Amino acid sequence: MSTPKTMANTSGEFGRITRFFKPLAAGFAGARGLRDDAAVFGVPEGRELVVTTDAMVAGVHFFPDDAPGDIAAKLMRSNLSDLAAMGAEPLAYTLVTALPRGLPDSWLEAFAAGLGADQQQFGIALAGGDSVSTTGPVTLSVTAFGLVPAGRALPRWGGRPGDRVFVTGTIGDAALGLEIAYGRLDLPDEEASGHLLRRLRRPDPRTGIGPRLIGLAGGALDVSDGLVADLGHLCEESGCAALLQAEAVPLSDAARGAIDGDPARLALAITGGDDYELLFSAPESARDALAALSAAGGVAITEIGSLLPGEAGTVTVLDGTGAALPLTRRGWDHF
Ligand SMILES: Nc1ncnc2c1ncn2[C@@H]1O[C@H](COP(=O)(O)OP(=O)(O)OP(=O)(O)O)[C@@H](O)[C@H]1O
Ligand SMILES: Cc1ncc(C[n+]2csc(CCOP(=O)(O)O)c2C)c(N)n1
Ligand SMILES: [Mg+2]
Ligand SMILES: [Mg+2]
Ligand SMILES: [Mg+2]
Repeated sequence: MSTPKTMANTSGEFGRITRFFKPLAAGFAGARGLRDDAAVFGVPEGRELVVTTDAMVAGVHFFPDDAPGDIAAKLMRSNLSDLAAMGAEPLAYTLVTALPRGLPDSWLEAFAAGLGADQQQFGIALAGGDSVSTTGPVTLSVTAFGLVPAGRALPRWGGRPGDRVFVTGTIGDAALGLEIAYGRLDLPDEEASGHLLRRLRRPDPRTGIGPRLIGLAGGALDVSDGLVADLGHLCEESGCAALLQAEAVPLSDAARGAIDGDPARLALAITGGDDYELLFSAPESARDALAALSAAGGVAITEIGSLLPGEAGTVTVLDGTGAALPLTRRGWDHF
């Protein structure tokens, strides 16, 4: 009787790994073809590894019926945004999927295709991961690895009183998009609505800007919880306070139209989160270099406030008249 050396890997857990994940790891030698117990890779001389993890849960971070390719993009891009916030260039990532047993292969196929597209776009490869079943909602996690020049990773605690505060891109699109997705906001302009939903589902991590902030930015992080909350995090770590000029916060045309002068909607835009823009402090002397970086990258970099001496973490938000903008919350908090 002959003993089969291997079972054909065409179905089940290992079939899925072979079909959907091995192709995503093919270009990265450290992944060892997803045939070993772990990935192995070195770090070039003079560079350091930056490691970040973020998880997403259906019903909490995305809607269960969102397109799998969009879910993949958000998962990947939220992690790429953290690499950018550290000044790191993407290298590789690991992936954990916890999926309900009944989820069809077609879902995973579209999810993997979304990951593949972003791998190409952002220059990152799959290094490994884990596949488990769950009795709960779809739960996903990526750990992303990036490289920075040794000793130069951008810290949250590099802000100094007197620094200016800058943000990339536009703020509030995703928060307003979420209002649309929940049916709490109905815009007559379909194109504007589409833009806000697209920014919710497929954020634009500033991977081109982040590494170029090394030497310019003091304190840096990315905006995931909300602009006000995340500025608070930068201030807490930097041991200072901040003034945020709400009318200076960069808004897309779609967001400006949706807000339409309503202070509650403006408050939502600056506290809603899911922006995945970079928020950083820099001395006034960095302004020209930042303008050049913005022009070269085709991404807005806008001055929105300043750091001040004061109780660590205190953020005062001013409206156009110089009055304090009333806020009921600063950002997302899971608990
Ligand atoms: N469960 C955990 N175990 C260990 N460290 C954690 C855990 N949760 C958060 N951290 C650490 O706490 C810090 C803040 O985490 P947080 O998740 O708020 O940052 P972020 O990923 O930039 O934000 P967001 O999750 O909103 O994208 C990070 O250094 C993170 O590594
Ligand atoms: C269905 C649905 N409901 C709510 C939200 C909003 N949301 C969820 S988690 C989070 C902060 C960042 O997450 P974390 O801190 O876990 O990285 C935000 C803004 C969403 N995107 N989808
Ligand atoms: Mg996190
Ligand atoms: Mg972050
Ligand atoms: Mg968080």
